[in-house]
Parts: sequence; C-alpha cells; structure tokens
Amino acid sequence: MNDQRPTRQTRRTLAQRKRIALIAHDGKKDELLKWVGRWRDTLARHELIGTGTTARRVATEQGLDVEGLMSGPLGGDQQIGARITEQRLDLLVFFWDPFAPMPHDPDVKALLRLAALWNIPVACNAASADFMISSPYLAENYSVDIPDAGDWVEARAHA
Ligand SMILES: O=C(CO)COP(=O)(O)O
Repeated sequence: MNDQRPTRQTRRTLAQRKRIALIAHDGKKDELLKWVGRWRDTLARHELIGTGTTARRVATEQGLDVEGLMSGPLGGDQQIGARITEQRLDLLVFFWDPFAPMPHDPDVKALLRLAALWNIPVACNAASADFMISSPYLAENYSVDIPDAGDWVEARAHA
C-alpha cells in the first residue's frame, strides 16, 4: 500500500459569505428542495452553485440564484471537485442516494474524496445539513487546515 500523504498542512479561510454547492441524486432531489425551502433566507446570503439539474430545480422552484454546472452524470461532480481543489468552494451539501447505484459512481466517490482531503464541510442528508447550516461558523470567517500543496510537490520533485 502506498502510504504517501501530505506531511505539512497550511491554512485557508472560509469567508463569511460561503460558496455552497448543492447536489442531489434524483431519488433525493425532493428532499433537498424541501431542505432548501426551509433554509431559503439563510442560503440567499451565500453564493450557491450546483450540478445542472439540481441547480435548475433550486433556481426555478425556490427562486434562488444558483450557478449551474454540468449535470452530474455528464461530469458535474468532477467540476465541483475541481472547485474544491482550487479552493473555490467552502461547503458541500450532497444528498447522494444510498439506494441507487449510479453510472457515474466513480465521479461521486472522487468528489467525496476531494472534500475529505481538502477539509470541506460535507452534509449528506437533511439532519447533517441542518447542523451545518445552523452553525455559528456559517456567518464567520472560519480557518481550516488543508494540505500544503507546495510542500507536497517539493518533496516529490526531490524524491
Ligand atoms: O448526479 C448528480 C450528482 O452525482 C447530480 O446531477 P444533477 O444535479 O444534474 O441531477
């Protein structure tokens, strides 16, 4: 097993206005829409993005501004993952469906891996999303530890 992992951490700050991704699989979309409806006013104070279909439904059914990326099965999960890697995303609300295997399961797994790696708060269901969105940290600057990418490359370049 390759046990190589980042040895040095650095910090980044999640600003007061958070960039929040909203994603739901088809079997969980109604649940997410209901959750968004309950937190509509709070969510409106932040920057929202989502995978194509989810973003469209949140925008039309809840009247919120949401940047829509590609639909999940067409690469949207990977786009969200790229935002995380580029430190352009702060929170992930992803109601993935525990009952439905997806053709793009590898993309889903990749997205969750990057969220874990880059220390992004993730909510996978309504209860965890309630806790996350009602946290006092939501409206504050909040610092997180992240891997030191410069150190990682430096160490590997000289290995
Ligand atoms: O498949 C998804 C996440 O894996 C979500 O994609 P849509 O929002 O386009 O349905």
